[in-house]
Amino acid sequence: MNDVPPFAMTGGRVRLDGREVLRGVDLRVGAGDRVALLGPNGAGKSTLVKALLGLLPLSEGRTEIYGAPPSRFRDWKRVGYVPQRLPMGGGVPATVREVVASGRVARQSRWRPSSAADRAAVDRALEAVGLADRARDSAHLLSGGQQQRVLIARALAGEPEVFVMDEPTAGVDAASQAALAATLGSLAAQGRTVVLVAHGLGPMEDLITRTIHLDHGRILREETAMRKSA
Ligand SMILES: Nc1ncnc2c1ncn2[C@@H]1O[C@H](COP(=O)(O)OP(=O)(O)OP(=O)(O)O)[C@@H](O)[C@H]1O
Repeated sequence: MNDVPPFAMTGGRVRLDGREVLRGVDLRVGAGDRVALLGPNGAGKSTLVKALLGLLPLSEGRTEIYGAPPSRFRDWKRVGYVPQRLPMGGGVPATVREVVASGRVARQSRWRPSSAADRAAVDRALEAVGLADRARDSAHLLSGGQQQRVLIARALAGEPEVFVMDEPTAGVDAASQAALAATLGSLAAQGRTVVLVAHGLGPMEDLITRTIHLDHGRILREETAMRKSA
C-alpha cells in the first residue's frame, strides 16, 4: 500500500516579513510523481518547497509529509532535499566526502553510526556527480557548480524515496546537468518521486511528468505529460 502521498498541501499560505508570499496553494504530490515547479524569480517556488518540508511554517492551511504534519514527521530518511543555496560557506571546513556522508545521517543511529552500506552509498553518490576524485578536498574550496553537485550527492547518498531539488543545476555545467538528468531518470524508473524547482527544464524535460506554474505565490496552471508517466 503506497497511497499516502509524499506531500499534500491544502490552502497553504506563508507570510514573510508581513507579506503573503504563498497565497493559498493546493498541491498533492503522489508517489512516483515527477513534478517541476516553474515560474519567474520571486514566484514563490522556493517558499513552496520549504513549506512542503516544514522549513517554513504555514500561516494558514495545512500540509502533510507522508500523512503527518511536518512537525510530527520523523521518517526523514524518506526525503532528500537539495537546497538552492549553500549551507557550507562559512562553516567548519568539511571535506566533500564528509558533506556527502551527512546525507546518511537519517539512516544511522547512535548504535550504528556508519556501516559498509553507508560508505558504498557515499561512493556511488560521489561517482554519480563526478566528484569521486575530489572526495578529500575541502567542500568550501570548490566552485559554486561543484558545491551544487556536492549537495546533489548528499541527497543521493541518503537513498530517499523523494527528492526535493531547488534549482539543482543552477551554475552547473552542461555535462553535469545531463549526468544529473540521467541519474534522476534511473531513480525515476525505480519509482522515486521528484519535486524539482527550475527556471527551465533543459535536460530534465524527459523526466518530468507534471509541470506546475507559479506566480505571485499562486499556482497559475498545471500540465500533465501523459506520455511520460509510464
Ligand atoms: N526571508 C524572507 N523574508 C522576506 N521575503 C522573502 C524571504 N524569502 C523570500 N522572500 C520573498 O518571497 C518571494 C518569493 O520568494 P521565493 O524565493 O520563494 O521565490 P522563487 O520563485 O523561488 O524565486 P527564485 O527563482 O528567484 O529563486 C519573493 O518576493 C522574495 O523576495
